[in-house]
Amino acid sequence: MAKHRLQEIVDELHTRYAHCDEGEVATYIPELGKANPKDFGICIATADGRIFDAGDSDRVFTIQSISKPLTYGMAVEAYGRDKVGRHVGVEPSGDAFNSIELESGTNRPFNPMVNAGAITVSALLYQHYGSEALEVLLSRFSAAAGRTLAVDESVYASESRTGHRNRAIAYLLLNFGMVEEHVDAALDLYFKQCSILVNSRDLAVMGATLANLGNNPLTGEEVFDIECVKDMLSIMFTCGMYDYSGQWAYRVGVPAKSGVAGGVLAVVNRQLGIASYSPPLDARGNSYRGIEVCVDMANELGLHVFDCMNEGSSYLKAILE
Ligand SMILES: NC(=O)CC[C@H](N)C(=O)O
Repeated sequence: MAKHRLQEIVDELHTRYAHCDEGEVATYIPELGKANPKDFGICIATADGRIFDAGDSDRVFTIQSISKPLTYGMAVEAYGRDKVGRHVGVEPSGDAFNSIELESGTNRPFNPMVNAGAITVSALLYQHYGSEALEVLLSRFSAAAGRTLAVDESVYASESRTGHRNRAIAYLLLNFGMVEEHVDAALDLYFKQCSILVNSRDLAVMGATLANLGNNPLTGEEVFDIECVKDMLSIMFTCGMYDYSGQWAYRVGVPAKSGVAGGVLAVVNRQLGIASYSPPLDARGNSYRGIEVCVDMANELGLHVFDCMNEGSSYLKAILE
C-alpha cells in the first residue's frame, strides 16, 4: 500500500533535519542540560485520530511552557474570561519568556504564555483547587494526551532549587495584587506543571484534541470546553512563540507553543496536532529544528491560515480523505 502523504512528510522532514546541529540545549534548569541533543521526534495526530510519526517520537521530555495554554484554558473554564482577564492580559509582550516586565497601567503580565502570566494562572488554579490542584491538572493533561502522565521529580527539584527568577516574578505579582498569598504554593504548582513528562505523540494528541474542538479524537473524551479552546488557540497564535511570535505567524501561520526542553506543539484548527522534539534551542528559547520542521511542513502542506493552497483547507482536506 502506498505511504500516506502525512507519513511521507514526517519521514522526509526527519531525514532532512536529522543531522542539523544548530542550537544549544537549555542549561539554566541544570537537569535539562542532560538532554541528548541528537534526540529528534516528529508526530502528527489528525483530528479524526490517526497518528503519523518519525524518529524518537516516544522519547519523553518535560512539557515546560507547552503547559501554559492548557492551564490557561483550565483557568478560563474555572473563573470565566473576565475574571482571568483582570489578572493576565492577551497582548504579545515582544520580550523574552522570562521577562520581569508587566503591562504599564494595569500591572498585569502581558499574556499567559510568558512566565509571569503562566505563574499568575497557576496561582489562580491553586486558589480554586487548593492542595488538589496538581491532581486536577495532571488528570486534565492526561485526558488531553489520552494516557496517564506524571511529573519528572528530578527536573521539578532542579527547577525548584534554581528558579529564583520565577520566584522574583511571583513576588512582584504578589506586590501588585495579581496573585494572592500562597505564592510559594502557586510557584510549586507552576514548577510541577512544567515538569510533566510527555513525548511527541502525547503533544500531537493534545494538539489534535484542541484541533477537534476540545474532544480527544482517540478516546472520545470531552477534555476542554469549546469556548476555552478558542481562547487557548487565539493566544497561542499571537503569543505562543514568545518574541518570535510575529515571525512565526508570518512563516508558519498556525497557533503554536514551545517549551525549553525542546518540544513544539502546533495546531491546524479542525485538522491536525503537530509536535516535534529536539532539545537544542535558538536564542529565543524555541527548538531550532522544531521551527524548521514546522516552517517546511506549513509550506509543503499549505497549512498557513492565509496560504492560497489553504482555501477552505481544501489541499489538506484532500490529503486527509
Ligand atoms: N520557556 C519555557 O519553557 C520556560 C518554562 C520553565 N519552566 C521556566 O519557567 O523557566
